[in-house]
Amino acid sequence: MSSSSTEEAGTRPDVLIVGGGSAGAVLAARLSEDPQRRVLLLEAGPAYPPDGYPDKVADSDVVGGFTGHDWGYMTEPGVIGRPVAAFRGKVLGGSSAVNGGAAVRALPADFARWAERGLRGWAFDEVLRDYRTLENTPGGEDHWHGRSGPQPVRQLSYEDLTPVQQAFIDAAAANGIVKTSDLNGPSPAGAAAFTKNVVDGIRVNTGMAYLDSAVRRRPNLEIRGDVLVDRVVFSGSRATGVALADGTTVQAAEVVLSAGTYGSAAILLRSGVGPSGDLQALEIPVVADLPVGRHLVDQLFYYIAYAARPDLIGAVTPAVGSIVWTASSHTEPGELDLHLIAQHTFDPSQSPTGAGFVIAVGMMHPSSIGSLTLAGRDPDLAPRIDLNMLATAEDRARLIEGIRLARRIAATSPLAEIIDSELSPGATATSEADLEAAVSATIESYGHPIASAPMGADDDSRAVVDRLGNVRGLTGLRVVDASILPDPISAAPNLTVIMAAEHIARLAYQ
Ligand SMILES: Cc1cc2nc3c(=O)[nH]c(=O)nc-3n(C[C@H](O)[C@H](O)[C@H](O)COP(=O)(O)OP(=O)(O)OC[C@H]3O[C@@H](n4cnc5c(N)ncnc54)[C@H](O)[C@@H]3O)c2cc1C
Repeated sequence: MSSSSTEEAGTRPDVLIVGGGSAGAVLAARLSEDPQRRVLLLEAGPAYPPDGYPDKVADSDVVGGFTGHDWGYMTEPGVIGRPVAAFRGKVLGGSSAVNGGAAVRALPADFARWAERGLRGWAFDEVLRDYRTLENTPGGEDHWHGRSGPQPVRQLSYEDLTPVQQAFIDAAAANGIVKTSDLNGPSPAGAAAFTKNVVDGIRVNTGMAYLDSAVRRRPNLEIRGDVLVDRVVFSGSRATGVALADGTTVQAAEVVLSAGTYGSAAILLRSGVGPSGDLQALEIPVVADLPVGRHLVDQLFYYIAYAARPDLIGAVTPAVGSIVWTASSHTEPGELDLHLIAQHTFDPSQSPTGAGFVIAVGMMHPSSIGSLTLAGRDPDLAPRIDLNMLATAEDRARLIEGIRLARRIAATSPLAEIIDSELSPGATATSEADLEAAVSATIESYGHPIASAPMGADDDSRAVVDRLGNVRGLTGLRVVDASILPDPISAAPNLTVIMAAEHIARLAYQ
């Protein structure tokens, strides 16, 4: 979409980034700060100008496939026996342009778990500066927050919330859950108004925040939209560029895959980087035998739907505004594995009262591990995504604990007064077996898949990349996006993906 200066001038980019999402947009902006480095960003979706995103993409209350910029992936039926939507943004800004806009960091305990795997350099104290670098926010303590980063992060106040969201916080407090005021501060656990990357109703995606007009004018940065990358091209074990779906090749000194958890893994596999048996079955020459796609994991999302009293429900925006962030009885010390979110993402025509809302129960630390494999070599074919949701008894138990807590809050004043009745799973679903069946029937992906190409130490057999995203055993090829996060975190991942791109840009390129 923008000019193609590097190829017209016959100059090979120093770094070719595939995918302009949460991570890719950050890298393109940071790596092109050095005017000597030529950076080319290829994005499969449209590359709208920073102030030219369609309303459905800019509006923070329109999410996932409703934005009209989604890859359209569905999962394999798996344990639950039915496919679910696996939303991914297909636009400059990637999934940060279609997501819920919650902007919350991972916790120190999450990074400690990564360190237990032998991963160095990613302790909370080592990445806090990167979280601060990305952020501009007016609130909170200076030690914890960044004031001048590209990404706006705003803490909603109680007054910003809908009556349902306010009542949800108050009912949680009546159940002994502490009220907290800064989800990215030192005491994030409890009931709070959300922290979001939303300003005046606009979801500020990374294509807006990092690739603003000034950055896009840099002569050493070229951004091309509507370009589908097929695979990486190698000379021996060195990456030398990428082949596009239209059959042309683009050379580069270094290739960085930032095509997301599904996209980067699929490109690696088509390139011959993956489990050798799988590749041979598709007659793809093996470049590196690595466990790409073998440790895919996504967080779980279950909706409890309520019919509401039409005279009491009041305003329904922001759609996502308050959260209880807490720990189940199964979690590790310091981790917060349950999200309970009062949301107005409910079609009121489904309610007998004409009004309703949901409490979404998110389970953040699943032990069920899925997989991503190729259905074939064609880059237009969707990968096979098996999230393997609810495969373990522990995952089902944690989720059901979250549902029971949400119900206790819903039964407590002042939220109880707004509720007419529970529609789904319904008041009669009380036993473990009832709830297991209900969860299995309507569980959804939280939209947070990670770990299809995890980081790890040299002796970690799960690891596809090292701590700076270099693909093991190869040169000139990095992966930097959600696929390298090695283990689930207690928060939604967008800020942590942006932080990871900042972290690797600082340590590998400055
Ligand atoms: C519906 C939904 C709601 C979510 N809500 C939240 C939330 O509220 N808070 C939060 O923190 N996180 C949320 N997330 C998760 C978060 O947005 C993602 O974890 C994060 O954006 C992932 O960043 P990424 O850089 O790995 O991938 P992406 O941002 O998805 O970027 C990948 C980019 O690569 C492009 N691409 C892929 N394949 C190719 C190819 N072959 N050739 C060229 N380009 C390609 C894609 O089009 C895309 O632009 C949500 C996600 C979804 C889908």
